[in-house]
Amino acid sequence: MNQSKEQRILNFVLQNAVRGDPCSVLDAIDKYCSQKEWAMNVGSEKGVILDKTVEEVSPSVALELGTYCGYSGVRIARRLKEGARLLTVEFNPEFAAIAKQMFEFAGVQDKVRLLEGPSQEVIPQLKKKYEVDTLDFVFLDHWKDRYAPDTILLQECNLLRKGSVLLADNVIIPGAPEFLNYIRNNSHFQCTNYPSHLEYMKAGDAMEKAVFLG
Ligand SMILES: O=C(NC/C=C/[C@H]1OC[C@H](O)[C@@H]1O)c1cc([N+](=O)[O-])cc(O)c1O
Ligand SMILES: [Mg+2]
Repeated sequence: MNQSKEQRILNFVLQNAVRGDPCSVLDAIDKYCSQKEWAMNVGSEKGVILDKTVEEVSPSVALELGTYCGYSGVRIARRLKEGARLLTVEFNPEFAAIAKQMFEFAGVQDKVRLLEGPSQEVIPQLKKKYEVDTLDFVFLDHWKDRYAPDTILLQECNLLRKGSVLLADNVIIPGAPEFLNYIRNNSHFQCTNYPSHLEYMKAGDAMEKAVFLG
C-alpha cells in the first residue's frame, strides 16, 4: 500500500532533522513542502506571525484546532514557557498518528496533548475531561467553515476570558468569510489583520487576530 503524503513528510523529517530539535523539524518540513510536495502547514512566513503572537500572549494553556502533521503544534510548543501546555485537536486518525510521531521526534511531547475527534465534540469536554479553566490562546487552522461555529462554542463553554487571543489562519485562502463577518462585527472582539502569503506559494493569504474583550 503506497504511503500517504503525510507519511512521506514524516519520513523526510526522521531522516533529515535532529531528534529533540524543534527548529530542525520545522526546517525539514518547510524544505520538503516547498521543494517536493505542497502541504497545508502554516509555513515559515505565517509561522513568524504565529511565533510573535505566542510570545506576546505567553499562554499557560493554548488550544490548536487542526493539528494536521504537527507543524504548527511544534511551532507553538517550542515557544511555550515552563509548565505551559498545548492542547491540539485533530479528527483525522491518520494525521493524528503522524502528528504524534512528529511531536515525539521534536521532543515537545511533554508540552503537547493531542485530542483526537471533531472540534465540536472536543471543545465541550475541555473543562471537565481535560481540566481546562480558560484558554489563553487559540490557533484556528481546521475546517474553515468551523471557525465561526467553534468560536461561538468556545464562548458558550465559558472557555474564553478577558484578553484571550484567537489567531486564525487562511482568512484569504481558502478563506473564512463567515468567521471574518462574525468576528469583525462582534463588539466582544478586537480584531487585527496580518497580510501574508499562502504557505510555499506566492498567492496572498492573511491571518486574523481577535482578542476577546470579555
Ligand atoms: O483546509 C485547510 N485546513 C483545514 C484542514 C482541516 C482538516 O482536514 C483534515 C484534517 O483533519 C485537517 O485538520 C487548509 C487549506 C489550505 N489550502 O491552501 O487549501 C491551506 C491551509 O493553510 C489550510 O489550513
Ligand atoms: Mg492553514
